[in-house]
Amino acid sequence: MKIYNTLTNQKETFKSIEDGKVKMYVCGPTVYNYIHIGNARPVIVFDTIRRYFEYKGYDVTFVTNFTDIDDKIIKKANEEGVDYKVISERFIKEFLVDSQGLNVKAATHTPKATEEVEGMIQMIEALIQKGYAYEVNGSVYFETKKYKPYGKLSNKNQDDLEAGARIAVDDEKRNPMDFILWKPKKEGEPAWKSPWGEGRPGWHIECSVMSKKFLGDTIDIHGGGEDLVFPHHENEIAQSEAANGKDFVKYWMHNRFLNIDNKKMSKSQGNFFTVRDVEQDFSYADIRFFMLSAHYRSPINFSHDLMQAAVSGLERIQTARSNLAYLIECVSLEALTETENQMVADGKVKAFRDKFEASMEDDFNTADAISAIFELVKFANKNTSTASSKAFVTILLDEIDALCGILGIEAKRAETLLDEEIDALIQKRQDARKNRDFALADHIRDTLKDKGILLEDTREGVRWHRS
Ligand SMILES: Nc1ncnc2c1ncn2[C@@H]1O[C@H](COP(=O)(O)OP(=O)(O)OP(=O)(O)O)[C@@H](O)[C@H]1O
Ligand SMILES: [Zn+2]
Repeated sequence: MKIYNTLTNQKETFKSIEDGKVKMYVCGPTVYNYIHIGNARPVIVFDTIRRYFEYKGYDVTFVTNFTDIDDKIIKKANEEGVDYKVISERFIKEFLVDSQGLNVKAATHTPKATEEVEGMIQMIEALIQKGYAYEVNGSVYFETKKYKPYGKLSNKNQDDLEAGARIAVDDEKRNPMDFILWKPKKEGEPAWKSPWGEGRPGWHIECSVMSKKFLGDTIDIHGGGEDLVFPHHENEIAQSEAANGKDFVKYWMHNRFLNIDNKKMSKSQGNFFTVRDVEQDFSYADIRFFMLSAHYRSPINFSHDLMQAAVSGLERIQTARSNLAYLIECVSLEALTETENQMVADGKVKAFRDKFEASMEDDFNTADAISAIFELVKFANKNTSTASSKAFVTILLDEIDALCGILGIEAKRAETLLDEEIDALIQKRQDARKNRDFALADHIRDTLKDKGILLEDTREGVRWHRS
């Protein structure tokens, strides 16, 4: 399997640190808003990469964090006159609703920065003790000059960086490129006790610490969007390698941007659509399909027309699938015919999976993997009829489901339910729960999920939405 490694700027053959195991860390969202469709790209891409490793038999430990303390969260909390935790908890929940809808598998661990402050203090202490960090007036900075390989991920040279950076007259930093590890408390802001007084950690130290805690000093894969290469990931490397004395990450993977009018979709630029907005017009399944129809290292443009094209593509697969499911019900022949047998023996069916795998093994080229599914669909349409055998149609249907399943694509068209039918089923589930018939309650929830209806239990009752 080949992976493009940002650290070496080339595709490399993947070899896991431990046989059969993959340790992955993906930088998670800062939770102060709904995620936009650009933020959904790394979420979907790295979930798909994880799924492919699992398909290949690897045991994957997947960690993604929540940055639940940050200036933007505090700002939003102040605007609403609530505690910062009200904001972070609200948007963690909303993030999980979107992830579930996008068919993203639950991570093995989802640490929150505010619950890991102790570990951050310990790593900062170790960095000071080893001479990589210094304290000034309650702030602690990492001294980039002390870590010689600084710049190795982003191919930046320390001298060029210094020349480009300015240092303010009143700045406490020794060098312009030094970055903050610990910030002193500001009036009215949440703070934690530390050896340097009350304060809170900087953003970069969070990931170094959470990755170490759940995955150890050296991990296989660290992922995120391309904007995180510098400074975030460069700083993570400096912190982790300086503190632990070991290589931090074997393969650095970065998705390119999702653009709108050829500009990065971004919260701060205001040129964004939330996943929740887009899901109103399309569906979560359409969004996932759209995202995977491009290779993660190609920029992707977002527009209504391009989304519509993705919808048509997904429909093509879903229609073929439901035709096959229908055929299985009505064909009379059970066993493979001679021609079908020959096609299977000649590897005509397997060829699509081979192409699919070859594409995925070439740096997770989901665009080509989806082409392989389209070719399989075309083959199925061409080679099946009411004269086919049940066995042959089943092989093709299972193959479509299997390949779509690896990518987390919804091959099965969700049957639409009327709002009243959904409400009635939800009521039935509530009654079942009241009667402590949890098996029935779960069954109803699963039935609704199969039909594309996701439930969310809130204090105000059950909310539902279509996936
Ligand atoms: N347009 C985009 N395309 C692909 N990935 C993106 C895009 N925007 C952000 N990301 C990724 O989403 C994750 C969360 O990013 P972040 O919260 O900084 O979003 P943002 O919209 O860039 O916010 P801001 O504009 O306020 O910096 C990161 O992995 C980031 O690289
Ligand atoms: Zn990070």
